[in-house]
Amino acid sequence: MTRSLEERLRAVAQERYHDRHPFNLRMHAGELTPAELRRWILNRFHYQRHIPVKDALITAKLDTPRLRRMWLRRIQDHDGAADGEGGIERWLRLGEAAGIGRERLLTGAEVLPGVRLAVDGYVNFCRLGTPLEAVAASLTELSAPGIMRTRIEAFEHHYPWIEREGLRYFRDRVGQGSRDSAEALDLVLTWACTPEDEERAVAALTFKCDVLWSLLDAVDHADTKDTAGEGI
Ligand SMILES: O=C(O)c1cc(C(=O)O)c2c(n1)C(=O)C(=O)c1cc(C(=O)O)[nH]c1-2
Repeated sequence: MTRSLEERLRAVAQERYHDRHPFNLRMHAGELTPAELRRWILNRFHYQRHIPVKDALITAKLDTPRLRRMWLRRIQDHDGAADGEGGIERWLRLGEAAGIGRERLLTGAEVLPGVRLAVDGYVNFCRLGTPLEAVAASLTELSAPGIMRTRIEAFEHHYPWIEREGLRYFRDRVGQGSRDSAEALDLVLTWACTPEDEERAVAALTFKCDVLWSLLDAVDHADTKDTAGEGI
């Protein structure tokens, strides 16, 4: 029996998700050094700050007020409604809770080349792709709430030197990720009308899994240098 598009998308989002990446496995098992964890926080900030940029590119492709409102909310989740609010601010606070000054995150000077390429790849994919492909690529979020829960537990248990308040970002993403992925899945299933559309949706999600995987490859393989004694 052929599998439905929803089953295929859920299988990709599960089987190719970065929760199986060796770096995440080490993170969840409590095996990362403080320097490695700080390197991840610093490099992942590059991904976080580009999410609203790619969501703005997607919003520009949507042709009804209802759809644009839906996507604008994602931008606001990250950028907040005012200074000092939103996901990007919460990620900066995560950095501070782990001993990284916000200036170091904001300059981006220490972002690894492979991370820049992975993030550019995702932003450009959404810039150049169809709405179906761009929205399908966001469906890694089907698996994001699970990894957030695992991460919160791992941080609380294994990395007590990170102040608890810094984990707010992950807590808020559990609900946001569930809502975002349900909305995106609904759109993809509505828009994918032909077998070719279905293949493009699956390929887009596969590509996005590869983006997240390559980002972690870069972080995993970087030399740990204790820059300025701050542990990156
Ligand atoms: O930490 C993670 O493992 C993780 C994964 C993903 C994802 O699966 O794409 C996102 C996030 N976090 C995240 O914080 C986030 O805001 C986000 C937005 C998107 C997207 O593609 O629109 N994915 C993710």
